[in-house]
Amino acid sequence: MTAALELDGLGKRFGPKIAVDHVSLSVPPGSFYGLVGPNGAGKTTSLSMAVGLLRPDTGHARVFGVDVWADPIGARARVGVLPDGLALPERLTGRELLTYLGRLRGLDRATAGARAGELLEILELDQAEHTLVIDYSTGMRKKIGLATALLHGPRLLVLDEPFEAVDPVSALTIRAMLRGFVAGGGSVVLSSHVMALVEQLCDHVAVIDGGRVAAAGPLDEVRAGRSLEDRFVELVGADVAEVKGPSWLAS
Ligand SMILES: Nc1ncnc2c1ncn2[C@@H]1O[C@H](COP(=O)(O)OP(=O)(O)OP(=O)(O)O)[C@@H](O)[C@H]1O
Repeated sequence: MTAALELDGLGKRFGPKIAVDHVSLSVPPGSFYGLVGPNGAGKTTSLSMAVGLLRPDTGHARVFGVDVWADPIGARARVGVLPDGLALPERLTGRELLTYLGRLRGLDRATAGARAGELLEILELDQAEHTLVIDYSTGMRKKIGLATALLHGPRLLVLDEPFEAVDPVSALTIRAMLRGFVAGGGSVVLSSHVMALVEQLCDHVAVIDGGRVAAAGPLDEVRAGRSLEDRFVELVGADVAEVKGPSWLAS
């Protein structure tokens, strides 16, 4: 079966820094795939290359078999992306942004308007639909970014930290929406630092450390009978027992 997302030897160097070192992953269709790793591990760089936002030095990325760099239009039609630090047109209202992007993605005016209204309501942004995006809070920007990823009805979602800065009620809504998407045959790849959330939502997980895949596969295989947090700490070799605060703090 063709993978929803296939990363094949992806590599990226920034000057002397090797950010991603031949990362290969296969995301089965219909799976909910979590990407975890310490700060600076290479998650954002890998996801950016996976969806065609950053050109890799080595390797390939394929969305349902379509090479992201050989056929960017074909690949992008199949994937919805929530990138890290998404740059949005700030001088549009939330509703204008969604209808504009919907039209850019080939939806007719009526469909773009209807989908924009539905997404604004589901994501509890309807009260702010006439507010300029520049005036949105961090969490609201995350939610409108998620809405832009969903607009064209892709079969794969690639979401970089979708729950960061999102309030608990909105997080529940987004979780339910993503679960429904996967239950309906969609595939999700998301990065997160919240192990409990990854354990609850995801059926597959990859641990990235130092630009490499430390472990990847079905959640239970990677956890190996432990909590994901314990396994994560073990895999990345952190010695949390030895961690001390600065000597001058609260002394
Ligand atoms: N544009 C850039 N120029 C130089 N170095 C970069 C650039 N982007 C990323 N890096 C470096 O590449 C490494 C991987 O960064 P990346 O953002 O992919 O990590 P991450 O796993 O997403 O981290 P976090 O969990 O903190 O978001 C880091 O060492 C980072 O400093």
